[in-house]
Amino acid sequence: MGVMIDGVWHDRWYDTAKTGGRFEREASRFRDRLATEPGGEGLPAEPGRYHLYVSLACPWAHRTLIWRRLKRLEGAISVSVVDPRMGGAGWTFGAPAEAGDEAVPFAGATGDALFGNRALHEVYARANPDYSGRVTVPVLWDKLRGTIVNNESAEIVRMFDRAFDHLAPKHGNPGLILCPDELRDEIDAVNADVYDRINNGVYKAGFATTQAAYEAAVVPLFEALDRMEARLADGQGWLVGGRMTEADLRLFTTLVRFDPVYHGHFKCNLRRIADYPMLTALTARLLAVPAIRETVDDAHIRWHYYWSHTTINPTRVVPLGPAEPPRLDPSWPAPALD
Ligand SMILES: N[C@@H](CCC(=O)N[C@@H](CS)C(=O)NCC(=O)O)C(=O)O
Repeated sequence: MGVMIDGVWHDRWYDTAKTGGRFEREASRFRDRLATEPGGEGLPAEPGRYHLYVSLACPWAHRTLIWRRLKRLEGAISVSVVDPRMGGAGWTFGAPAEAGDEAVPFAGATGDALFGNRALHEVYARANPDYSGRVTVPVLWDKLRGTIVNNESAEIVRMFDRAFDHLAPKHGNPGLILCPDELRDEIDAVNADVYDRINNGVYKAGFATTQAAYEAAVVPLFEALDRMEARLADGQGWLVGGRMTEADLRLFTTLVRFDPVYHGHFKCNLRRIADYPMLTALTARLLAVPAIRETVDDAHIRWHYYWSHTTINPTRVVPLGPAEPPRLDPSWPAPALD
């Protein structure tokens, strides 16, 4: 875990001393856009031109992998997967030095397919040799210009929702728009609540270094989960518009990590997702879609958090539970995918 200052990597944990023990997430720095229609404003959506750097453990990067599958972009956008164990060099493409005798490649990690770099911070340095800021996944890389287009998952998935659709049926899936115009305001409102109190709320609870900061995160987190549970209980089982949208998928990447990791490691233990029937049904229903299930990697998820955050778990022992995956309620129909 670390940060880049003027293009140089520094191994350092988040500094919560200056914020009263609170974890404050830094805003993403690369914010260019792909045009969401041919000739529109932004970089052209060309197959083969863009590359994703992701971690299978990371809930934010996970969003981009789900969109890549559901929007049928596998042939258009290549991917490199980092090792889930994040040590002093940050995200790396092989086993981190601290893995010692266990320094074997982690199944599912790919290496840096573009440059053969050892660490993700080298990719950021290629994009901007003077870069200062955190080195995070996901990264959308432009092979043509040799730089990062965007490293903010919320923006990347909005681009993927439409940018390649003019290339269908080879690439793109115009039949499945995850943020349709008529639902956008409601999706944005749900996303804002889910982002602050749930997606980022688990991190605020887990990385808090004072009791007050922890409680100020964990109570609103469960209030928001209660709100989402109530929202799903309208007979349709989706958050917005009676159909699967961006809002469900953005909640999903946190739900699927919650009982295995956030409940224990981040002390988000007022309840489990298994205690919420509707949130469990949503998770199971999405996991039943092969294109979504195949983006979920339990080993990367568990190993990343429990191994990497030694301020929270100094032994690096990775727990095995929970034993049961979320149960599918057969009465819920599968989402329409095109
Ligand atoms: N706002 C960003 C957040 C990305 C992010 O924080 N990713 C985490 C992994 S879950 C990361 O790379 N952290 C490394 C660090 O903060 O040093 C997004 O949604 O894309």
